[in-house]
Amino acid sequence: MKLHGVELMHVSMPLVSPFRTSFGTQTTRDLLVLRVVAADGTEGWGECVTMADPVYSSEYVEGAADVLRRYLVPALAAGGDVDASRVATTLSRFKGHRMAKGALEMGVLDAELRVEGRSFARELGAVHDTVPCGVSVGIMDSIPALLDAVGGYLDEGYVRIKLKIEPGWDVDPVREVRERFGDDVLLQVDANTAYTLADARHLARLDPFDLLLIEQPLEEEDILGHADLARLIRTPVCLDESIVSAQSAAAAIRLGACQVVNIKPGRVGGYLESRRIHDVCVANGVPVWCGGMLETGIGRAANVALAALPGFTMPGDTSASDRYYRTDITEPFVLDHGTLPVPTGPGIGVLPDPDRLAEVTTRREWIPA
Ligand SMILES: CSCC[C@@H](NC(=O)CCC(=O)O)C(=O)O
Ligand SMILES: [Mg+2]
Repeated sequence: MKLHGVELMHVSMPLVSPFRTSFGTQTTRDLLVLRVVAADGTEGWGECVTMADPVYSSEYVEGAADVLRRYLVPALAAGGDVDASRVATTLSRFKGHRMAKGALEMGVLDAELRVEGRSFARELGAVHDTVPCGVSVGIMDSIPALLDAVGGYLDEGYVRIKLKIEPGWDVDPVREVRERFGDDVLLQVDANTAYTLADARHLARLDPFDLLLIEQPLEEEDILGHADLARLIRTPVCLDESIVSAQSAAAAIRLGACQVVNIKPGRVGGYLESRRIHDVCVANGVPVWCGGMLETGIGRAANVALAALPGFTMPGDTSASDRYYRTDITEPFVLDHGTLPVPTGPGIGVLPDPDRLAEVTTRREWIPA
């Protein structure tokens, strides 16, 4: 398709409650929504999941807007006809910026599929019509507050609980959740790189609680450290921040650094690379699940389609819209007996509500092709 231009919308969405992780507390989600416009007027939607500050990864909202404006959109426009399967190659001369690249590829792919009348689910190879949903629970001010939150999510029907942990908030909350809700609840933890290999003996104290996994205990570049840790604890190690491509997934698996992989389309440069990572993991017998970046309904729709691929055998952080937002910018995703429906419409299968999008848009910028 011929590119006419890309509109960047800086979106700021208040969270229904503060979300605390080992790297900070969020009360608002600032992100970029992309409207990719083809010369024939076709539109495609993408979501850039960078955070406001470079604290989850090196990317951040203003940086993503800058690299899209100065490098990525011009490069795509200069390449003549744009084809979603070629976006990553066209942009490969620019290093990193995977969330910005992934958002642009997503918008191009959405536009293409809307014209073809094909859904993301069909394009990616989904085999399910619904996906089971887990939920991510932040670090809380107290154990009672945590138990209330977990109990509420279980009552809503979530099939898996993920607890954020950090030094000083790990073994006790896990033990208390186990004692209150029993051994049958699917339970996992996410450290967001908060520990070092020196904490191995301490992390082994989580072994008796039969966790599904411990997510990204060490810093993202410490692949060998995760391989060493995996030999020192029984809880399966899952990588998130460390896995940025199919190549890095293959290396981590070969080195024994992970037994499970969290696939986040933004972190790895898009949904097409996500499918490649899925294929590498399936070929190696490594289960995957779909991670989350507090996406609006735009990214959530695409994530649910991805989570319906055959290798996604563990519940992901594909929660309902109201886990984070009082009002989503698309029709809300509503949990139904612990599952979300896979969108079947063309492209991502959803559209933002123009009025709602306008309400939460703080800045718009048109980048002409
Ligand atoms: C602001 S924290 C974003 C990254 C975090 N994401 C979640 O915990 C799930 C968020 C979601 O439900 O979208 C992770 O490291 O997995
Ligand atoms: Mg994580």
